[in-house]
Amino acid sequence: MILAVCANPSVDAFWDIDEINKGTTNRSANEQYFPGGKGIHVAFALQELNEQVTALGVWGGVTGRWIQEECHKKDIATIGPEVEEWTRTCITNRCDTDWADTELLGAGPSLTPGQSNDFLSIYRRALTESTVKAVVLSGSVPKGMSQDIYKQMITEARTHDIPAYVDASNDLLEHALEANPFAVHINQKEGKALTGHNNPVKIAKSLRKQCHIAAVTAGKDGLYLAANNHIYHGRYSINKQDIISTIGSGDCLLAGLCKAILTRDDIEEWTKLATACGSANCIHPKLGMFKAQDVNRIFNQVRLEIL
Ligand SMILES: O=P(O)(O)OC[C@@]1(O)O[C@H](CO)[C@@H](O)[C@@H]1O
Repeated sequence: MILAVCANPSVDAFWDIDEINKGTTNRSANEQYFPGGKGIHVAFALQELNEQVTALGVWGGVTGRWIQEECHKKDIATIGPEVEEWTRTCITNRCDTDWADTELLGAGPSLTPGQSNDFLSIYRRALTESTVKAVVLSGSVPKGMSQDIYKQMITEARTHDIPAYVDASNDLLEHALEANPFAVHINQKEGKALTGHNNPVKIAKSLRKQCHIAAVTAGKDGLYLAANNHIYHGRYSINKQDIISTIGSGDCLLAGLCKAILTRDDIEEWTKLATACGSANCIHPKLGMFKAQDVNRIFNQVRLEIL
């Protein structure tokens, strides 16, 4: 089983708004709601790739229960503390012409020290009681949870010889890197904040010093994967009009990378599968989801370069 950790899940609301103006009423033409939060996307993506997944989260009130139910419908088991304060909502607006999604992110519930400890205890139990092939730690954490929680979780996973994959930013990421995780995915913007470099190759090389596999995504320019002593660049072009949303693409890419590393030996194939999963998400109408058949089709069309 793969443990997809989503401490701060979210109901992702997709609002169709052409324009937002301050100080006036803005109405959406349509809206749709999806189970979200980075780790939930990872869980759905891994399940679509035929992996058995458990999602560990903090589940808050009505919205938290709804996300758990959506996971169960897909045979994704859920574990983690249930709290009263509702799981957050994150709103994505299609409000610009160049399809660069704009997000309004909720903060999530505030946890007591007891609830935070419960989360960690449930994690530790999962590592000892189940056969966990990998843990994937994604996204922000609710208020009250320590910013070094991923560092603690990576260290814990290592004692069981379980590789940890991380996708985080700011303090969470910096602390996580202190524990030298197995693999890390960040986007170019997060990479610039972390390393001071804008060039994805430089970011990947710098990140690689603190992890085994460093994946840096640069939007349309694709994936730069640092592994061994090389940079593998995977790229797939999608027509602008075919892109529905890029929300969740980084999560799907990380899920693809995890699946590839667990099932294949060839780094070129890891790069192609990860790129294909991230790209397939952009053309799927459900946020943070893709169809395995799209992944298979795109896989053969990914352009690969070794730098
Ligand atoms: O606040 P976080 O956890 O960093 O990011 C949350 C989020 O932007 O990430 C996902 C897309 O990757 C969305 O489901 C969600 O809205």
